[in-house]
Order: sequence, then structure tokens, then C-alpha cells
Amino acid sequence: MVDFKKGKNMRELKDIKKFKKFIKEEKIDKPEVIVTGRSNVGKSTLVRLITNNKNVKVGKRPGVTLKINKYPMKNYILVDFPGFGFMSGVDRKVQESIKDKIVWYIEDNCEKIACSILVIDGKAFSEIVERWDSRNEIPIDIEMFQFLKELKLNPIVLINKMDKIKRKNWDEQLNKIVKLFGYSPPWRQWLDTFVVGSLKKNFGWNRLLSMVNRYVEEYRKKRSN
Ligand SMILES: Nc1nc2c(ncn2[C@@H]2O[C@H](COP(=O)(O)OP(=O)(O)OP(=O)(O)O)[C@@H](O)[C@H]2O)c(=O)[nH]1
Ligand SMILES: [Mg+2]
Repeated sequence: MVDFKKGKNMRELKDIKKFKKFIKEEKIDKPEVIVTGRSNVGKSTLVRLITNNKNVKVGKRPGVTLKINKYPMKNYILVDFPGFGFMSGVDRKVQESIKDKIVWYIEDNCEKIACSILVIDGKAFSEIVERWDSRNEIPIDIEMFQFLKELKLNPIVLINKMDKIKRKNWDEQLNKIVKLFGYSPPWRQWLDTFVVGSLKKNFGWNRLLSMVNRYVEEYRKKRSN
């Protein structure tokens, strides 16, 4: 009788242990990979390519994505953000609240973010930044990059829409861009931070993906230690 009880308890204890281990394993969520950037730079286009999900909305006008959308992948969760900064046709207060939400989200979730992608429009970027610079303010993309770096979120800058720039002008434009981010030219020195691409012409994102996978792998290894 006693033995039976004891045996049962032992089994129960074992089951509880197993269950706890299961819960613990389940609790280690997949890390997140976040996609940020101004409106209309191609964030959702990238997410659509990576997930191969036609339901990801992309569009010509700014402000297409207004919510934080998550897409589970095999080893991570891809998070598509609304664009920050100026959006024509979107109320200023709404723009400000979107920016706040993005910053809060990143701060609250930084522990589970394996890496971050900051998408910029290779053609429009330097013009926009110079405009901000002349007002003596830190341009919002640069501010976001520094913020991601400070939080150690492994930012990768995707310089998108390069199809809009003539090949012969690439070096000049790319040198200008890396300089604005605080990196000295030539831009080719910084391939572990910048990816040059055109999602429209389907190039650049493969290299970006392999960098993402490397960061996710590093994150997992660190976590399992
Ligand atoms: N020329 C060109 N257009 C592109 C490229 N990538 C994306 N686009 C276009 O840019 C527009 C905006 O793309 P989205 O992916 O919706 O941009 P987003 O950054 O998600 O925009 P929001 O959701 O408003 O923040 C769409 O018309 C895309 O087809 C590119 O490499 N070259
Ligand atoms: Mg979008």
C-alpha cells in the first residue's frame, strides 16, 4: 500500500518534472527579427519576399502598414512595423504616436530581438537627411540606427530601391550614405552593416537573409548556454 503510494508519487513527481521541463522549453520563444524604417521604403515588400505571404500589404502611398504585424518563420518571428517619420496624408499626432509605439515596443522586447533591419530608400535618403541636418536636428533614420545599436540589436541597414540610381553613380551615393551613418568611405568596408539592394529587381535580400540567419543562430547559441 505504502509502496504503491510511494511509487505513484514518484511517478507523479517525474511527470511534474517532465511537465516543467516541457513548459520551460516552450517558454523559450523564437527570437524576433524586426523590420523598421520610414514609410514607403519597402519594409513590407521585404517581409512579403521573406515570408512568401501574399497577404502582406504593400503599397505606393505611405502609411500602408499602421500596425505591428508578426509572421512566424521556422527559426524566428519576423516583425513588420509601420513606417516612422513624415507621411503625407497622415495626421501629425498619429505619426508621433506611431513612432512612440515603435520605440516602446523595441524597448520592451529588446531581450527577445535577435537582430534588426533598418530599411532606407537609397535614392531619397541623402536628400531627406541633408534637409534635417540643415535644421540642426538628428535625422530620424540615424536616430533609429543609433537607438538599435545602443540596445545591441545588431542593426543591418538595407539600402533599398537602388534600381532608381544609375550604376555609375552608385559608389558616390553609397559613400554618401555610409558617411551619414558615421562610417568612413569607401562603403565596401562596411558590408557587415549595410546591404545594397533592390527588392523590385530581386537582389540584395539573399545576402540580408544569410546575415539574419547568422544572428538568429548566434542568439540561440547564447541562449542555450
Ligand atoms: N523602385 C522600387 N520600388 C520598390 C522597391 N521596393 C519596394 N518598392 C515599392 O515601394 C512601395 C512601398 O513599399 P512597401 O513595402 O509597402 O513600403 P513600407 O516601407 O512597408 O511602407 P509603410 O507600410 O507605409 O511604412 C511599393 O510601391 C513597392 O512596390 C525597390 O527596390 N525599387
Ligand atoms: Mg508596410
